[in-house]
Amino acid sequence: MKLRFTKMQGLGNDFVVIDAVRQPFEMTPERARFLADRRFGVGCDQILIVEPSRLPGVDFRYRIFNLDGEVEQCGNGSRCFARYVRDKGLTDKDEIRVETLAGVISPRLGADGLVTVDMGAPVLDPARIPFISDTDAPAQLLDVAGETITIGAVSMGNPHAVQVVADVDTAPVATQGPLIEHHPRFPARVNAGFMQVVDRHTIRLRVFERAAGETLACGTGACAAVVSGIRRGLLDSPVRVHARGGELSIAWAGPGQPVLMTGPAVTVFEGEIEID
Ligand SMILES: N[C@H](CCC[C@H](N)C(=O)O)C(=O)O
Repeated sequence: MKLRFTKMQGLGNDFVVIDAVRQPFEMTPERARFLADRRFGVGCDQILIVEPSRLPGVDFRYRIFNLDGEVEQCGNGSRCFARYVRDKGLTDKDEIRVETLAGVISPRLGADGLVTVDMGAPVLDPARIPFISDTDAPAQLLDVAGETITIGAVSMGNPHAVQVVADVDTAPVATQGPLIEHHPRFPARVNAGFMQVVDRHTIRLRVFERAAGETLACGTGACAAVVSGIRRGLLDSPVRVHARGGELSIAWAGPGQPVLMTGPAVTVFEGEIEID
């Protein structure tokens, strides 16, 4: 079948976006791998499927697929989703309520072209992250291949393990990232964040994403890093997050409060591809 898609990016975290409102589309593991493949397919970090909502008062449902399966949340993807449904004429709203596996979130399109998303409150209960631990302490020890590191475990719907490093440019992202991603104390695997604290309102961040490897930016990773940094007494809201692909602004007023993420969303090109 011929599949129309839109290639988008949020700070270089890139997506294949599919309108499943106006064209029938069923995701399969083979299709996810093919569409995400940078050599044999289109190429992206995640695939976003836009569907009609099943819930009253909610405008859309949006599903997120890593190349190896569906995940709960995607921050950069949520901004691209909002840009997409407006640009495609699927809505004329500035604030859109959208159902995800992690719950309903509310992206808002700003006049400046940036998109602000209420990402909901972070989840800190280890059992719901999930993280095998008997405490929700802000800083916990994790043995990684014989080295003991200190991480903060946070879920934004998807799991994150955030550590503080002196310099993100020299952090062991490529070597330690996969070890943390597959750590047995994270039964659903985990996104591994490496955060350098510049000052109380500024961090630099690299994220080795679950299934995708290091991406140029990770929206939920930025949210999780700021939550972890505030909980550890290292940061004050709002925080500028410098990722390799650009800058996000993250605000969090404390436990039980939503995390607000603001950043860009860009359409790169439209395409069509033959899929089985
Ligand atoms: N790899 C992530 C999903 C995408 C998150 C990232 N692209 C973002 O912007 O939040 C995971 O498996 O939880």
